[in-house]
Amino acid sequence: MNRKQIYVGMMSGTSLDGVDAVASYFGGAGDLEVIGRSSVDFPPQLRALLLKLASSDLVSFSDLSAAEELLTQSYAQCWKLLSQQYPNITPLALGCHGQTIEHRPNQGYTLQLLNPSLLSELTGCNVICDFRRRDLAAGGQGAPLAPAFHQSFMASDAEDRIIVNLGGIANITWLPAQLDQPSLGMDTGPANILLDGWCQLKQQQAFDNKGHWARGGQLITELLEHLLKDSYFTQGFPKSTGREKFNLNWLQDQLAEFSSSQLADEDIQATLTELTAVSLCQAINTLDTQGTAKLLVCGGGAKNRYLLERIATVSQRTTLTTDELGIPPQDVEALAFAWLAYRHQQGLSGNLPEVTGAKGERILGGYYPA
Ligand SMILES: Nc1ncnc2c1ncn2[C@@H]1O[C@H](COP(=O)(O)OP(=O)(O)OP(=O)(O)O)[C@@H](O)[C@H]1O
Ligand SMILES: CC(=O)N[C@H]1[C@@H]2OC[C@@H](O2)[C@@H](O)[C@@H]1O[C@H](C)C(=O)O
Repeated sequence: MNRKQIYVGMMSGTSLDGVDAVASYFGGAGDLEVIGRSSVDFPPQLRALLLKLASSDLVSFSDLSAAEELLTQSYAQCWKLLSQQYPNITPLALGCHGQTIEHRPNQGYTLQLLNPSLLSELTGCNVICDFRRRDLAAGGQGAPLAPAFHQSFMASDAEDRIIVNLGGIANITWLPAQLDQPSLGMDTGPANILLDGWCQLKQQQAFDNKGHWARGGQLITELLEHLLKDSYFTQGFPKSTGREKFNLNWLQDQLAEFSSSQLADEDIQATLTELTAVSLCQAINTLDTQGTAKLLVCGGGAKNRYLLERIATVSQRTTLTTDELGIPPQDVEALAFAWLAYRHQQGLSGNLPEVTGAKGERILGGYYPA
């Protein structure tokens, strides 16, 4: 194996749970070999700061810089764990997503927190980060970016596929078997953000393990219909969203508008699970009009068995996880950022203009040498 082609992707997403790292070797087109992975949970202080930053328009410089420093330390710790497990790895760069604290592409900005200079200093590695803003500068949404990676490594000329990422937010990539046709994609709405938020509020649990709690509830059809009236769900693509839109305040407002009477907590969880499945499947139907694609699920939501069952039932499509392709669901996003770092170093574009709406292909990210 050519050691020079190893990149480490590092991702911390909208769930605010922690950072994942994956080391991978990249050869030519479609050539990828995962070497290893590590994860670090965010310390409670960092999670609390990130939640505070995400829920307020008034941000103090001291909170912002404290969050950035703690976050950068978590990234460094995650790399340290990986390098202890695999001492022979010398990556060409760490491809780091950073932490999105505000994403408002239609107002011209997206903000990912990370101090790449400090990370270079702490790790002794080259760092590539700030992947989204070049796409945004070129008129795009700056998200989702993973579809370009999905297209390069997960498409097949034997079948139409849709990659479904169930993170805090859900996003999809349509990969037609006719490989000369463009791949398409978008954020479809909430995946785990509302499920986690409601579960934390009512059960004091960070997430609904395997969807057990939702499974025990009853779908409130009228509430589902009410939630689906949000204009995001019928908006055409390109589109992307985040925690600034779909959060507990959004849910509380919807519940207040819907009914003044008491609804059972587990019925609300069941309805939120259905909201994720139905909004996802509505978006899938706009891309896969024949209804023939195979769904391959990745992201932490792949562990929510009940959600996966609902997606399979509502979509009426074969629903598997990316394990089917030999790529563990929890590796996909970090791998995408390892690949984006590889693309940057090779002087190659990282975005799909058909997905983000950018004027053209662009080399994404900025380079911070060790
Ligand atoms: N055993 C489980 N049962 C149910 N859900 C789970 C389980 N394990 C993880 N999850 C869900 O997966 C989430 C984490 O997923 P992931 O790491 O893909 O999110 P992310 O990368 O932060 O999000 P995004 O893709 O939006 O940036 C958790 O917040 C939780 O909701
Ligand atoms: C702005 C931002 O951080 N967006 C994330 C988020 O998490 C899922 C979805 O919303 C997607 O748009 C994106 O992440 C993945 C990695 C992407 O860009 O493809």
